[in-house]
Amino acid sequence: MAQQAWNLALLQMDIAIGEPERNFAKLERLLEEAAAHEPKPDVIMFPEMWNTGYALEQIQELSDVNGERTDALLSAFSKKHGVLIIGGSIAEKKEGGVYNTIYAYDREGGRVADYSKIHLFRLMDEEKFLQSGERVGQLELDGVPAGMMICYDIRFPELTRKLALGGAQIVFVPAEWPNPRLHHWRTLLMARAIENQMFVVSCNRVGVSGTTEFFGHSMVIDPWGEVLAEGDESEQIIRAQVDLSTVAEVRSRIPIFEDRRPQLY
Ligand SMILES: O=C(O)CCC(=O)C(=O)O
Repeated sequence: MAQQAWNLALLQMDIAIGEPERNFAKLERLLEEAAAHEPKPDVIMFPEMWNTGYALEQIQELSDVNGERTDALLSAFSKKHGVLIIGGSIAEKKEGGVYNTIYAYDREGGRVADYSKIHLFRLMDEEKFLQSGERVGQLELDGVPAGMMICYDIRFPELTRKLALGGAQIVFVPAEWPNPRLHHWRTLLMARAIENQMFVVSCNRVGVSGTTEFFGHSMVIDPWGEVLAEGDESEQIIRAQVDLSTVAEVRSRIPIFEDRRPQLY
């Protein structure tokens, strides 16, 4: 039977642009810190493109070839600590180019899913340097149907709805969402949670990269739209517990999935 409650740990970290060595070292330190905490986390996640930041001009040289280095680290860590991992996203080099990809792990170190960002963000020139993924990020963790999206993806309500219709009860969103669009970030994440009656869990980076500032405000939002936890603008680990039975409770209280009329729209 699927576990009903999870302790979450969101590693809201700064990222050194173009410096994978420093970013790997920092992530390893934060992972150990998160795992040492009581109660132990069931799920750990971290931000978008944590290995390189937006070093797009050098992304061919800096990205992780076939994600091998990332996979070795995250697989071993999830096995050692018996923890589920939503591995932020990395710049991942594959045949055909560089992708912005999340790797997800079960508690035994098995990679259960990956998802490459399908909406590339033209305001940051992503489409000039990255390839877009071609499928949605549906997965199961501990037997719980879940979903993954990345940053800009939250502007596309159809994508979250598709994950919800596919059964997702919780959606994970690694991001590098910059200033000054904090109200977009908070509003869109809350709307995705309320309209799909699911948990939305986001992990944004902090710090400054060139002229771009990142404000953190990683969030855990329940299916009623309540914010269970929210980061400030500093590097920190944000913790929250989610009770997954809330999804069924909210969906039976206001049965939008029964009342929707897709034949009309
Ligand atoms: O949609 C936005 O305002 C920010 C998106 C973004 O920064 C990204 O997808 O990397």
